[in-house]
Amino acid sequence: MNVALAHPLPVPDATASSHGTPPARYKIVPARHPARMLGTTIAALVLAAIAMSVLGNPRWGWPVFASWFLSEPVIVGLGRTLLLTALGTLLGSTLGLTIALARMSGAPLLKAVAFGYVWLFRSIPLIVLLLLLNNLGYLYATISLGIPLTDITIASWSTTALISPFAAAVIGLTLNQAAFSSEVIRGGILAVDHGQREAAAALGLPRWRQASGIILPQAMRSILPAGFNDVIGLAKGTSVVYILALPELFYTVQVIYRRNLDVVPLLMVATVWYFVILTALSLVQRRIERHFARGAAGTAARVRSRPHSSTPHSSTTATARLPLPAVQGGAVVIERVSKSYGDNRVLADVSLSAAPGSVTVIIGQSGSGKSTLLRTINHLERVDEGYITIDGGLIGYRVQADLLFELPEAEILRRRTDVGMVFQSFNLFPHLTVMQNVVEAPIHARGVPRARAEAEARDLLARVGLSDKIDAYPRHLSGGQQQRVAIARALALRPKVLLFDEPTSALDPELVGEVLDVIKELARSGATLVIVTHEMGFAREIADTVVFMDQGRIVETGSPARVFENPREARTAEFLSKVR
Ligand SMILES: Nc1ncnc2c1ncn2[C@@H]1O[C@H](COP(=O)(O)OP(=O)(O)OP(=O)(O)O)[C@@H](O)[C@H]1O
Repeated sequence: MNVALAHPLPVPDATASSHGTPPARYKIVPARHPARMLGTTIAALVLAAIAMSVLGNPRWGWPVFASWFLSEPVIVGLGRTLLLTALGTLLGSTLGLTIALARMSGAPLLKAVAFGYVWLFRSIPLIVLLLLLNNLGYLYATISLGIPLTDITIASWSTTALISPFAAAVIGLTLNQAAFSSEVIRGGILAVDHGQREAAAALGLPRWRQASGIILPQAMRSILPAGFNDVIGLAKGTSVVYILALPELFYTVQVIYRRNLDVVPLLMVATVWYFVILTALSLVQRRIERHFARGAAGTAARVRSRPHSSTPHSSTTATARLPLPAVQGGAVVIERVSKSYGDNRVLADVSLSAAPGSVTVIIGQSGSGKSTLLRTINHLERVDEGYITIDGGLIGYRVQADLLFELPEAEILRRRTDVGMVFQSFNLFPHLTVMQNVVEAPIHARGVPRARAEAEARDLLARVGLSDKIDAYPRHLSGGQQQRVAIARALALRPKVLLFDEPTSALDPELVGEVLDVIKELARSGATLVIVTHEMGFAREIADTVVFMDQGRIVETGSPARVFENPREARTAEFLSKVR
């Protein structure tokens, strides 16, 4: 197709170039924006007018302002404002976090109490709360510590002596701040993708580490903007405590201007100090936000080349170059397992076993229960009936007589480290580098020293062809590379069994091969693999046993040659005819 240029470029002067002059070069002149220029001029004029009026009008009283700005009473008042802001922020956020966690807990009474707290303290105006606390001595002459419903008292204090105006201010600001910050924190936690929780749980990370290392750092990105709004509100809101006659910044300037009647200059003293506080808080916010933005969209890639000594250079599409380390696979036995979601019976009396080092591939149409079955193996899903063992040991239960007692969460997490899991959507931790993703579970779930965990991780990453991506964040990798990191992360725990939940479904077709190659390599390494996949060619090539599921039941199992060539069941034949 020929496209005519509206303004054809002049042909460089042939005579000029024949005389050795360089071909025509064009200087780029940026487009003019008359409206922008007009707006800028108006804004500059308005700012100049404001500055002239503020500096030129003697009634602003700038000399008086200057004489009080750094005076001792103002600085003492400022110190009190800062102290109240710091204590209100610290205690309020700590209490807010506790309330947010209580509100998201599984305990109905805890949830109700947390909900009631937020409802109550968001409803009460801060000024009323402060006055109530200041008058607590009228309601309760003493505050006692003892055993409820008995006469036993351990200690007792006079309320007025215990709750000074300063204490009332700190308690009031904390209670108020906690009610608002708990909702901000809860919102941030809920914003973290569910897959992150699943991946952390599948790696067997202890609960405290799941919260502090995986969930909260990601939640902080949503918490910080709204949280800092609350802190800024608190810094300004401390001026409310003037009703307790507590000489913070605002009360102090009030006391001074009532004496000397220089109202405006002294109000300006307080205003400028609030400007300073808020500017400092905004700068702190920017720094903290930048810290928690690691690995997020818009952050620069931090990929340093760090070749591994025993690894050939790997390209972005490289597959495993070295054999994966030999693994001692475990035996999986699934015995009469059933599971329902409400009325939906997702697994119905499923029994299956996988020998150590074998590769079992589960196929079936969407919704047939494949993923649910896979997730019951590492107890990510609880079963309603039946049980599952790995090398004869139960993961989620302990047996006593004919009863299975569900184990405490910490014990389940510990046992889960025997089973690695690779998810369809990778579920890498986005705020951690590739190296940090891989060493997270060995260090925090298995207690491996960091240096050893890092050496092993480097080796594993080399074997999946990713030596040069050790310092990259997941966002800066292709889907295939992310999935190979996820495989290395699962392998780092040296699990007896590896579960793959549609490991290539989220990948572009050209990236599928590099992931399948690593899984094939794994199949030769002695690990026991259980794979849910829609890749029939891959299933046929890699599987020792193919399992076909339909409506929560295993319809048939057998070698790939038998199931794919001579399916015994009509349902299997029908499914295969559709996917071939
Ligand atoms: N958390 C859940 N709550 C309620 N129902 C669920 C839940 N998880 C799965 N299900 C239901 O269980 C059934 C089986 O789902 P499952 O994900 O195991 O199927 P699948 O065979 O793996 O499907 P696909 O190939 O599409 O992933 C579906 O009907 C699904 O809607």
